[in-house]
Amino acid sequence: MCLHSYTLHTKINILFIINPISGGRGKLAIPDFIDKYLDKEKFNPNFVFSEYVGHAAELADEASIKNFDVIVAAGGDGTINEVATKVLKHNKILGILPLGSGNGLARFLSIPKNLRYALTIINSLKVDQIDSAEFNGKCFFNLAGMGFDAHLSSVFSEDKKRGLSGYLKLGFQEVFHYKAQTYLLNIDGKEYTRKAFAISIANSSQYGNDVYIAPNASVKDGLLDVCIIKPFSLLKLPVLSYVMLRGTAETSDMVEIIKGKNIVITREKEGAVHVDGEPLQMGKHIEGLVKPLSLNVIVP
Ligand SMILES: Nc1ncnc2c1ncn2[C@@H]1O[C@H](COP(=O)(O)OP(=O)(O)OP(=O)(O)O)[C@@H](O)[C@H]1O
Repeated sequence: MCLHSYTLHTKINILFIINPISGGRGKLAIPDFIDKYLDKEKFNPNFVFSEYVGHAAELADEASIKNFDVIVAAGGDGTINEVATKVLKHNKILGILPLGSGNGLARFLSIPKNLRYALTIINSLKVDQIDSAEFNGKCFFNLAGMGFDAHLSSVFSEDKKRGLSGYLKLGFQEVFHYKAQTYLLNIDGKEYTRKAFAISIANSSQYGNDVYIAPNASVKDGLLDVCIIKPFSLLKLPVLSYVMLRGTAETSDMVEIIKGKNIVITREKEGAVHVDGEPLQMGKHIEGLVKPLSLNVIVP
């Protein structure tokens, strides 16, 4: 493990990229709040709001090329994905202010939703390295997946309402119509054929909101957890929800988890996938891999 606490001679340029729509709450007051609690002996703060999908990535890329050493994703896992992809590319340092709906990676890293506490973590500037991963060349840091998860992300992205309640409502509507597919998986050279309701490739352990799909996954182990949710009768939906909330999916007969580094999945047809909850379209053939301890991130 490589954990640094930086000793400073000059102030660090830090950029906060704030997603105004993540988590479904207004963010206009956020820059003033950050300015009040950020350690200005250490940091020289700048703020910018993302204006559209992909804008946070453009802003982070630009900031990395300019003189910013720390770039903070103020939003959920989708915002972290955009910012961290560029932080990784330029070998800068990622900060996280969890302002999303689910905040899966922030929860895994024990970064609290309470902004004031989250800022004390940024002020402490303890930097650790975590694994990142790729799905057909697209970076992800928390979870990627296909099947029902991906279908739901795709429908949710077109819905006007954000936040947890909107997501759950849509989930209940969609689960009644969704049909399981057959997947051919190759995990580190070993082949498996599985019919699945959803397949998640987990770098961290949870979707967000403490819903654990891969309770034993770690962003420090150099492995991905391939989580196969088997087809199930809707009568068993409460059982599946229960095991995920209890963090016991590994022991449930509804979920199979296989750990690996290189994952190739061939599915019945092309269509929706998600990377960190954001929907994308990909072909039938998907390749996943892990890049051990590749991302610098500020941790508690
Ligand atoms: N100004 C904007 N208008 C519309 N969409 C935006 C804007 N800025 C960023 N986005 C997009 O908002 C999406 C959702 O962001 P994010 O994932 O951070 O929030 P969330 O879905 O509420 O949280 P979580 O992923 O933790 O559940 C991302 O795809 C991002 O590209």
